[in-house]
Amino acid sequence: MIVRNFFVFEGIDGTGTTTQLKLIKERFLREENEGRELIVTCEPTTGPIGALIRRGLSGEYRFTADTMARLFAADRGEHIYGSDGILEQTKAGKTVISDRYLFSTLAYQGSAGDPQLAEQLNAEFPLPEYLFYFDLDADAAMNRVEKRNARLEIYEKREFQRILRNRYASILEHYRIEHPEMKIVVIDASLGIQEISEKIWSIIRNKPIIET
Ligand SMILES: Nc1ncnc2c1ncn2[C@@H]1O[C@H](COP(=O)(O)OP(=O)(O)O)[C@@H](O)[C@H]1O
Ligand SMILES: Cc1cn([C@H]2C[C@H](O)[C@@H](COP(=O)(O)OP(=O)(O)O)O2)c(=O)[nH]c1=O
Repeated sequence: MIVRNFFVFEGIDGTGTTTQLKLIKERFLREENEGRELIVTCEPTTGPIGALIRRGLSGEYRFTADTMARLFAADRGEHIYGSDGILEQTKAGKTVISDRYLFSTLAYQGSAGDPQLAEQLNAEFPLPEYLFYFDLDADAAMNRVEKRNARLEIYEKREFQRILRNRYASILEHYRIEHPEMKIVVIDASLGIQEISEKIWSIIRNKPIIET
């Protein structure tokens, strides 16, 4: 199932999804988009399961990769189906953009742990209307992460990010073939911040409102 007016940003760490989400939100507020309301959200969420995940990401709790996959799936269940969740918001006619979604579990936990478990845990979640995939060489992305972060999280390692980028490529290929109803937009994340923002905005702006 596709959730209309639901957009997802994905990519390895440091590709600029957080930066772009902020810019799109500002632009939405500035240019009042035909009365549409935008909700910007992220995974891990700011809820209690998300908070637990953050402690796993920092290395404070040493969960196995498969436990992380289960936690991300539980967090996602609340994010989609919970009160004030994504389905509720889109049904109310709002546009929702999430920084990361199930594709992150398929890529990260699918690489660090059991890929079949990651797939099973995420098989029933609905898909976004648009997936924006930020593509960038792992070394360039990690250079940005190292400049940004004082402390690196458990997945922020060069070799792992190289593996991740390859896994994302095969995940995208799978969805292109099996779920052509979800539109995939590949963003060249090596471009300038403003140039990328214009591209994303041009797609989001042209989206007609479709009642779900
Ligand atoms: N297109 C870009 N070109 C150069 N630097 C960028 C670009 N987009 C983001 N950055 C910088 O790279 C770092 C990581 O960006 P961020 O948006 O936090 O990435 P992500 O959320 O994907 O991990 C930040 O310091 C940000 O300012
Ligand atoms: C949603 C999700 C995120 N992650 C990872 C990706 C990131 O390394 C980390 C946090 O994501 P994020 O908040 O996007 O990172 P940043 O601090 O760079 O803005 O969680 C998973 O491993 N699996 C998932 O299902």
